Amino acid sequence: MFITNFSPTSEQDRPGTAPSKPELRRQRRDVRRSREDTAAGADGDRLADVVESLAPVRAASTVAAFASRGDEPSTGPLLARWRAAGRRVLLPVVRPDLDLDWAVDGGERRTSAVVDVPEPTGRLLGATAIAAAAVVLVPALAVDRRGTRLGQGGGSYDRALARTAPGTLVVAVLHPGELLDDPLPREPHDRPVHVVVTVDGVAWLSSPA
Ligand SMILES: Nc1nc2c(c(=O)[nH]1)N(C=O)[C@@H](CNc1ccc(C(=O)N[C@@H](CCC(=O)O)C(=O)O)cc1)CN2
Ligand SMILES: Nc1ncnc2c1ncn2[C@@H]1O[C@H](COP(=O)(O)OP(=O)(O)OP(=O)(O)O)[C@@H](O)[C@H]1O
Repeated sequence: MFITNFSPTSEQDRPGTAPSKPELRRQRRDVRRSREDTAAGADGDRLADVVESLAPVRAASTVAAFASRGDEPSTGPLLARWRAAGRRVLLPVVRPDLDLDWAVDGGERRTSAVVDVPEPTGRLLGATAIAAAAVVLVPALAVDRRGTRLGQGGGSYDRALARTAPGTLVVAVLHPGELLDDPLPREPHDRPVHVVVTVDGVAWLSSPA
């Protein structure tokens, strides 16, 4: 006999309702895992070209970005260019509560003590340091056409983006195919993304306030 499962029915099991955020994360992580990245090195350089095609990026004196891990679009070449150019780049350092601290990118990395992502080794500047950035590059599993972002689920960027200065441009870095036509679930704390970049180019979704 089957053991009855009394947990709430997942939205996936109810036809006609949109999938929940956890279900969408599972789907998007599965798609990422099955990606065949044959030219990852070249992709990082193409992605850097796309990001630098954005005028607000070229104009920013401080930008916030992230050090990618294997399954994410590669930000390594972009960060290397910015270091070579002497640009001030802030990278996140995850706190135990998954809120984000920030450090200037000096090129060195270590794995976060909290989650499996690379982090900078420099001095911690505090959670409000992100307010100095005119542009913030954010990781995401997917973004919809309204700029709603599906992140890793820790609420790290929801909290961090609430501390940005007015007019800050938020740019999500995605693999091709991760800008979705179907709307993602949006909650009051979700901060919209203004631009999506992939190796294939730029999609402007809205302007910063
Ligand atoms: N490269 C990178 N750095 C980043 C993020 C990111 O998404 N990518 N973050 C974005 O907020 C913050 C760190 N927060 C993160 C939270 C969870 C996971 C994570 O690995 N999640 C697991 C699933 C965990 C689970 O459900 O058990 C996974 O991806 O498989 C990664 C980063 C800041 N730094
Ligand atoms: N400003 C906030 N302060 C505290 N908790 C928050 C805040 N914003 C969101 N959260 C919580 O964080 C959790 C995850 O939020 P959400 O699903 O939006 O994460 P996400 O944006 O996908 O993840 P991430 O930003 O880490 O990539 C939720 O439980 C949410 O209530």
